[in-house]
Amino acid sequence: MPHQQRRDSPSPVQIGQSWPPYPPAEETELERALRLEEEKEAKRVSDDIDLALEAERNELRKRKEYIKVLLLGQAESGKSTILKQFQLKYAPRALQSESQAWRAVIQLNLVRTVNFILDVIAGSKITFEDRENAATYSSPLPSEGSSKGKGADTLGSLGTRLAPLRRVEGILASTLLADEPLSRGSTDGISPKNKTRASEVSIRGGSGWKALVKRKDASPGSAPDDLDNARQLLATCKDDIVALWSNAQVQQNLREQDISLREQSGFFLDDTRRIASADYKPTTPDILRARLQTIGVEEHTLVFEAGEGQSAAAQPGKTWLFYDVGGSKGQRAAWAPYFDDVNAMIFLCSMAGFNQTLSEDRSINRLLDSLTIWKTVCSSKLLSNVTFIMLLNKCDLLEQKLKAGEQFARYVRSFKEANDFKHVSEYLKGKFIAIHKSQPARKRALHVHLTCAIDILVMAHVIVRLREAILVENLMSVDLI
Ligand SMILES: Nc1nc2c(ncn2[C@@H]2O[C@H](COP(=O)(O)OP(=O)(O)OP(=O)(O)O)[C@@H](O)[C@H]2O)c(=O)[nH]1
Ligand SMILES: [Mg+2]
Repeated sequence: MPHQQRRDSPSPVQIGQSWPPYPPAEETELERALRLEEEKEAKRVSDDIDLALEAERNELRKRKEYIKVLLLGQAESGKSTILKQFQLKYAPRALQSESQAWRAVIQLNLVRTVNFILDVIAGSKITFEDRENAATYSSPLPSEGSSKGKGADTLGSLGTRLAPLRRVEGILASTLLADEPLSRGSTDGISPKNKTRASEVSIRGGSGWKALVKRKDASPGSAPDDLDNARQLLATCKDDIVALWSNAQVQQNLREQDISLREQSGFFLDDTRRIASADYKPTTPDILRARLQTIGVEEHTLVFEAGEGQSAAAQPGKTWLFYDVGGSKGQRAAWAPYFDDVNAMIFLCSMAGFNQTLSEDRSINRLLDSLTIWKTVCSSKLLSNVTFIMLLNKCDLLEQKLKAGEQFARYVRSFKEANDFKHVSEYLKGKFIAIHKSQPARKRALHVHLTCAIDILVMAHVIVRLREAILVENLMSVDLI
């Protein structure tokens, strides 16, 4: 048997023109085997590239058929909450399947608020000794732990027993944030004395955090991991959290520093017993109230589901794409690239922002900031042909503030009407409509709604109307409406 197999040399003109290339002259068996292996691998890579390109072409084709909705507005105006309301109305099963992910966010909201209170106490003038001696708290419900059940707790001992919540915060945050560094929000670096709110829980758009939490969450029967341990730890702390929150010294301290935690997003301290339990399952209102700051742009696919309460007009199987942007000042540069490829834009303004400043810039009034962004959005040529929707949100908080005696005219000098919800909301609506009318695309229809994005019943009707407006104006599947 010849050791080497020889082949005829190819003519020069054929080299490099055919695939697979002609074998070189004087090729040994071994070289041939290696060459064939390399050719096989090169073919596999080439086929993979073809498949990826085909998938990309299909995706682009599909995207052209999707309705695309851009959610705009300053931070905490309620954009992500409106997206949840769309899911609740048209893809409730998908929202339900995200419940575990929201559980981690809600528990993190709770734990960060507790740790914030501990920071406030640590930074206040009360010394540890004062806390031990003066701030005695009689617990109405004695805790189950070893040092508890004596009927009397001090802030000092509560602080010591709640110290493990720092670790719980770290574990819950790393569950959400994958490999990203732990985000502690814009208040970091400020001494606890100057802080007025707990750090934000933030997530980067496109990080796939929901799927990540689902994966990390222990599947039934598997060995307990860090997350399970953190949840157990939280459950054992729940009586102490309740004790801390109902402590008169803590309340006075917060009041003295002008900190109103109940007014802040992601406030869950009134529901501690339920939320800190080991078997806690988030309710829909919990999910709507959860606070998760969006960073960058989160692209969300909503596939309309068939089911109870959904008529054929809901078009089961249809897909809409939502672009949910981060609203803080540093995030706004990322908005523009999305302007030229959307069918509808939903702008949110928190009406309760009239007496607040931006978290990221304390010199800017929130209402003024909203009006400024609105003007920019209205004047954008790229958006001149898209459906324009304006949601004047947080009706509930506006009403509460006005009823509590906060004077709207103190912040908006041109307002001369009665200081009640009806007059203030009409004034704001008029302002936003006037700005829209003053821009070149003034003929574009503008749909304005007063909303409370966490109200399930009322929002169900609003969401139906928004969807109809978007469909009608984009002349898509009009026959199905
Ligand atoms: N009381 C009340 N809370 C609301 C309302 N709308 C939204 N929220 C809450 O306000 C907080 C902020 O809402 P988000 O939807 O996260 O705000 P966002 O506009 O997405 O904010 P960024 O992601 O930072 O741009 C959340 O905790 C919501 O539950 C409302 O109408 N009333
Ligand atoms: Mg958001």
